[in-house]
Amino acid sequence: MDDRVVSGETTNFDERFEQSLRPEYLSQYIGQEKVKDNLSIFIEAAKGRSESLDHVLLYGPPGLGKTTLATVIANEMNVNIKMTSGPAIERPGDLAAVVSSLEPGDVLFIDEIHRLNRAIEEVLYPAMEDFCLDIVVGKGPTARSIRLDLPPFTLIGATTRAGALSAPLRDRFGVPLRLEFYGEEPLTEIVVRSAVIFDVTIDRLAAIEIAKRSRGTPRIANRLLRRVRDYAQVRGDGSITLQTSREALEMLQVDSHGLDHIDHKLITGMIERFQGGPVGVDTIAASIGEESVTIEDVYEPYLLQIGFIQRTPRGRVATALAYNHFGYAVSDNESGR
Ligand SMILES: Nc1ncnc2c1ncn2[C@@H]1O[C@H](COP(=O)(O)OP(=O)(O)OP(=O)(O)O)[C@@H](O)[C@H]1O
Ligand SMILES: [Mg+2]
Repeated sequence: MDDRVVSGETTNFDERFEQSLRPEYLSQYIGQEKVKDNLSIFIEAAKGRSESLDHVLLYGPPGLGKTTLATVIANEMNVNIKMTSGPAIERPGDLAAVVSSLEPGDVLFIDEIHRLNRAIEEVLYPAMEDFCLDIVVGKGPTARSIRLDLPPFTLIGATTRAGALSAPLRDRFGVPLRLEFYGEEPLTEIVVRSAVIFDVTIDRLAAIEIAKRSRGTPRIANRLLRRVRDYAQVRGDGSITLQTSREALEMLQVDSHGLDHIDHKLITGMIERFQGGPVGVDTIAASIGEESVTIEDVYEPYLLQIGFIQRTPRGRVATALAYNHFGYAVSDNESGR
């Protein structure tokens, strides 16, 4: 699935570039105005009181800038950031090792925080609330619990599935922030900014074209830009025009809505085999050979956002927009959606 050019998920190849493209401060972080407004107030207030920032939960689909925002927050607070992830913390000792290395005010970033196991969560609660760790040392009759005081720190958790977080954990984040898909304008700005960093000239219209096909996702916009840049270099004079960007995107088989063969398979499958639905997500998953969670986390959010599918209590439904886009008559569907 990761050979998809429009997948929001990261690849090793992306990571080589992402570091250089990451904004460092809020002023360089494009879009997400509501999130930035909220954050800048909390950051200023915390700094004014010389306190650590409240714990922050960042959630939203892959590639929207959660990791980037975590580093931006640490930079704005002028503190260090330690990065780890839910699956990397297997035992309470692993957590103790990271938190005990924190300096006052530091940010601890836990990516994929929904994948923390319960035992670790239990240790995390007092760390978040009272900045202390209760850990058990020794085994059997000599086992005892020792309390470790921690400096005040900010936990930033990131997840693509806020719903999978346990309620007690979710409640301990003072600042839950949901990242939204980006509109065409901020995405165009991101493309232009990245082109400057890549040192390639790009026409405004070409940047808009790339933005339109990026599924509201900066990671995809940057990836498409790199592919278009290659095309422009080999087939043109290196600068990116509307025409070269269109040709390159055609070649990559990314359509005008940023949809590719997998979206095509998913939606035409719903239309042809299930009369447009309602059909359960597990059934859709089985029919295209994907896992249900991948559909829910990766493919579906954007299709819901652009109104191609709808969620109903009885399952997913393909809408008239989807029928039209893929060239089906809406009247093919008896319920006339
Ligand atoms: N607001 C933004 N302005 C400019 N560039 C951005 C912005 N948000 C994200 N990016 C770019 O998109 C890339 C992906 O962002 P990031 O890695 O932070 O996403 P993520 O939400 O953490 O994804 P995942 O869920 O896969 O961890 C970054 O390299 C960054 O360059
Ligand atoms: Mg990330």
